[in-house]
Amino acid sequence: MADILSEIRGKIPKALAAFQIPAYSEIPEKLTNTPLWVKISLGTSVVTYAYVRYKWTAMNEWGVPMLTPSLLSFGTCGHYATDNGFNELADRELKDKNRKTVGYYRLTSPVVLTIDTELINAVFTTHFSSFSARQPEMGSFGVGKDMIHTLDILTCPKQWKRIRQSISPSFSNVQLEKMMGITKSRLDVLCEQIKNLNGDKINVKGVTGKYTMDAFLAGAMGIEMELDDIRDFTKSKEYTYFNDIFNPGPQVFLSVLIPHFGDLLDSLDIKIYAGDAYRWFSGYCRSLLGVETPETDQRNFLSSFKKLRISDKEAKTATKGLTDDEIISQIFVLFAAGYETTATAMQWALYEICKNPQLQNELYEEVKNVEESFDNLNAQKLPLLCAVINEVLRLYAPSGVHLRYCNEDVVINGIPFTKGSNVEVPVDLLHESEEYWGADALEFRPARWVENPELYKANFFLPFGAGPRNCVGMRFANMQARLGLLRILKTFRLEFPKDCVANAKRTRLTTFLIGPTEEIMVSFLPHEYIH
Ligand code: HEM
Repeated sequence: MADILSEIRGKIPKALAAFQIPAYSEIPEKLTNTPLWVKISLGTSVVTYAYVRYKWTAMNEWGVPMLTPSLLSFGTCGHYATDNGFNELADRELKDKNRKTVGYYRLTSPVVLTIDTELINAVFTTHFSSFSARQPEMGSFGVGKDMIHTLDILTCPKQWKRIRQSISPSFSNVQLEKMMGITKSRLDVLCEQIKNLNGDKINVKGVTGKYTMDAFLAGAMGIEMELDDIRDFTKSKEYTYFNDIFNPGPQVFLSVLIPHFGDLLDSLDIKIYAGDAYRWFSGYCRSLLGVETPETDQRNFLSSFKKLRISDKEAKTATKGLTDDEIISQIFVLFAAGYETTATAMQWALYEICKNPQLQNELYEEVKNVEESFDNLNAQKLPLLCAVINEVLRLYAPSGVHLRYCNEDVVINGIPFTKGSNVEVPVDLLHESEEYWGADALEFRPARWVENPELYKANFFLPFGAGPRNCVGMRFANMQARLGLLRILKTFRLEFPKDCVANAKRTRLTTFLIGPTEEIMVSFLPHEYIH
């Protein structure tokens, strides 16, 4: 006991350790007469303060440079609450100070922020079993208990592995090729709707968003978005529901700040945001689960997941298979993770192409005679198109931070990570580092991928994350983006409207997704009318 006390004392700041409890007679009368509730509050505050200060010594011996935590910013949490806050922190503390790693406290949890590729590789891949989750258990964050099994938030390694192994085959080449048929037919509809605009300008995210959402809903669930006019996309219920879920407001942070708050909400069946979206989505999935589907049904994800159905009891020991609740959660996360990310990447690709007429001409020459078959959607057949997509994923990475949560004490590259600590990778900084990318790191230059076809394998290019828990939808996203851009560029010439100053910049939102600083408006002019 004495050892423990002296060890704790050693870690408590000097001023606090020197504090002596005064004799009762020395306490001023005013204080002894204070109401009990004030004494309890004061006492609790002092103990909490001492506890927090103690927790803030956890990384003292880790050998990484540290940020000084403060009570006002909950350790160092301010950057989570402001747009671009995370990037500003990374720039200030890593780039400007010319270092690759720094430590700070998220409330009282240790965080190592790093762009050190050796450390990233060790944490994400070599020591995956010690870092197999992204965050501690937080339930569904208050969106609704049907969503507690989504692959991205699962913390139990066994359940994650079973689900990941079960759904991965749905992203095989054979399955993706099957799904391409549906995607192509939704592209037919999309291009007709764009033609109906007669060259009028449109927000480009409205086009790419409509495409990725429609193709996903049709391919995965058999829902076809019915829109007469593509401009109505942002008024559609599917779009509105998605936005409700992804712009939850500050209440979502309650699950992050209060341990087990999310679990509590789920067990009481309380939803703190996007209730309508939740009911629509889970109601639709549940109804589809109850319907027999023929073998030929092409609703790919749902029908292949249904073939893997197991009971809750079987799930306790099985290494493959999905319970009904898990199926619903997976369809939800595939929709959520797949729609916005791919639409965002395509939006920036069209923006950069439109900005550079020479690039657009070269791309048109490349794509105009390429058939839309699965075998053609690769860098051998479409080198420049694939290069543009890679360059977009580098400079406009749809997901801005990679997270890992440590589930057991482990020493990696000399850092003694403790259970409950975290690793965060600021993707924009990693993708813009001159050390990794050269002096033209900030320049949008697709040619770098053509000059070096192996570059996409570099451990400093991580748009889809890294290791066994990387993006399960990577190949699906590439298929959708390549096919979508191939069709759009074959069919239309893109131009900015005359009244539009093309000066949009990337801004990183608090959700870690990116948005443009201003709407990107584009006119789509059919080649058949130009030539
Ligand atoms: C350009 C498009 C996309 C980008 C940039 C992207 C990026 C990412 C990233 C960075 C992660 C975290 C990886 C990590 O922590 O190491 C992730 C996870 C995930 N993504 Fe994607 N993604 C994209 C498209 C998709 C699509 C189309 C789907 C599904 C249809 C999808 C489904 C998922 C899922 C389910 C996870 C969680 C995986 C797990 O925890 O095992 N993503 N994605």
